[in-house]
Amino acid sequence: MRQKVVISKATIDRLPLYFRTLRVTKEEGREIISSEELGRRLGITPEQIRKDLASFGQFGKKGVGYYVHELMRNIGEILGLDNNWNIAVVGIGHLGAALANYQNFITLGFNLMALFDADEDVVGTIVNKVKVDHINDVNQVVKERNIHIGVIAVPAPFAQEVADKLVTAGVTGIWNFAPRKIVVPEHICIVNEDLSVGLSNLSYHITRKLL
Ligand SMILES: NC(=O)c1ccc[n+]([C@@H]2O[C@H](COP(=O)([O-])OP(=O)(O)OC[C@H]3O[C@@H](n4cnc5c(N)ncnc54)[C@H](O)[C@@H]3O)[C@@H](O)[C@H]2O)c1
Repeated sequence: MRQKVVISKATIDRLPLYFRTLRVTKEEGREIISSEELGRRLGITPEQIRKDLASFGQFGKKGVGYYVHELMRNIGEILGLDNNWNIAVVGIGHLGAALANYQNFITLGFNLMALFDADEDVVGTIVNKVKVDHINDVNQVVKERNIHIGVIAVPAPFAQEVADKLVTAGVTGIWNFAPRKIVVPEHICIVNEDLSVGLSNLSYHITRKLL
């Protein structure tokens, strides 16, 4: 029986950073990059980069470096970015509208396919060329537009009921921004996002620098 390799969350969290830096490198017209240079650009040690990548297989050539295009393709496959994911945002307030307007999702292969809100003043408006539907229509719209990922940007008290609706409608992944623990069935993937974690992290490092 094949053994399941457990990859740490920290390693998985670094992969999108590698991917982004490789994309910039590719745009600069470079074909090869060393782990040293990748590390310099990211503030990560080359040893860490080699170790992270080695968890997934053999990449790059000793003494040469990584072929930028190839490594981007490999990391993209690991992250599932070679799929085209259809996403829907629920709660088109301050955060939801900002997420819906974020153009970079498309370059990563995420297609903004639907928007939902419960407020009649918001329903029917257009954000980033997508019409906002009423949350009561989530079942039909998710099925019709083959939505895979639901983004929750509603106030915390409504987050669980919105998650339940998205799951019933058929999404397989939830990106939750509401500061509330959401319970989902085991077959659903959920990632909770909290920008204050990054800010607190920054505060920690500034404080230590000032000591
Ligand atoms: N994770 C983070 O770092 C982070 C950052 C900012 C905001 N947030 C969270 O994101 C959420 C949205 O914040 P905001 O500032 O955009 O709020 P907002 O009040 O501007 O927008 C919320 C929107 O959700 C809609 N809504 C409410 N109940 C709904 C329901 N049951 N179904 C569909 N839509 C519904 C409202 O009509 C409104 O348009 C909050 O939970 C907030 O705490 C998280």
